[in-house]
Amino acid sequence: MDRVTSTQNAPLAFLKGHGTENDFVIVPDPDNAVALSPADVARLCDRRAGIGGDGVLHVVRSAAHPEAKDLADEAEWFMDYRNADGSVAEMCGNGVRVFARYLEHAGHVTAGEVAVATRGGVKRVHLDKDGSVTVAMGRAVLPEESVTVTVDGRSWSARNVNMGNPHAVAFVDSLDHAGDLHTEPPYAPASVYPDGVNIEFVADRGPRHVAMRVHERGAAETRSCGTGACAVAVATARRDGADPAASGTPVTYTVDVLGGTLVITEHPNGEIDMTGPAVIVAEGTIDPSWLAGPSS
Ligand SMILES: N[C@@H](CCC[C@H](N)C(=O)O)C(=O)O
Repeated sequence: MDRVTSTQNAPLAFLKGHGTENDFVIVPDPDNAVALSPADVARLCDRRAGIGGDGVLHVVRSAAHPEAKDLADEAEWFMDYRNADGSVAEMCGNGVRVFARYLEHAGHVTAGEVAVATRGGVKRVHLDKDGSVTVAMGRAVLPEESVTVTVDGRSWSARNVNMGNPHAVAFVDSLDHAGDLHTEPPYAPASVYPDGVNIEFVADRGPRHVAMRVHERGAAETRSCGTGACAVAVATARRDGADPAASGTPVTYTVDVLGGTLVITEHPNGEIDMTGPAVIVAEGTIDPSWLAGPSS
């Protein structure tokens, strides 16, 4: 099948969903027939002139996408994730829960296990009957070096954590110290993060319980970040002297985000499970003349 730009098409189906208020425009496109340009993505995610979202979940069969066709035997569906600014990301933890919820909503899978291909590898997702969704997120990589995060003239030493995508985790006394992240974006060194970075600010709430704010690469401050919550849980565990690989005991942290709560468990083999909600809130069609039209 020839691929066409979204702007040449008949009305384009979309849904809107969120996980702990990290919200997404979902574009079902099983045959990968729609070439969503970065400008199209930014337009869809525009909260005033578009639908609004922190990113786009482009839903494509793995066999139909050049970046995922080698994973088609393991995972029928590929999450082609785009940030709100149109950039591509390796993984989105909240997004993959919402992606699985969409597959269930569309009748492509039933409650239970579903494998989803991402640029960060295949993720196994469990859709629970109670409405929660658990994702096997894989292992965190924690390079030894610490990095410095700066925002509005204040600096903190931060932990570099890779969850398939890059994170810098800074511990702060109060989440307010991160300031207004929309007007004063935080900075972490490009020498460590040449492709940009997601930056988390973390404050303690109690035993194995923290709260975080996040400034996402490609989306500014969002109300939640699943990969970020995993990075935060692992960085906090190491700070607290908890290492499941050494103790042989799983470690669980509750991570409060602005849009809800995520529960993160790191197992002795390093594998990380993340549990949280995933909700479909609306569906409709996009007017192709709007998508093709002038930007204002
Ligand atoms: N919100 C996501 C992360 C989305 C990608 C991120 N902005 C990046 O560029 O790495 C999550 O829930 O993990």
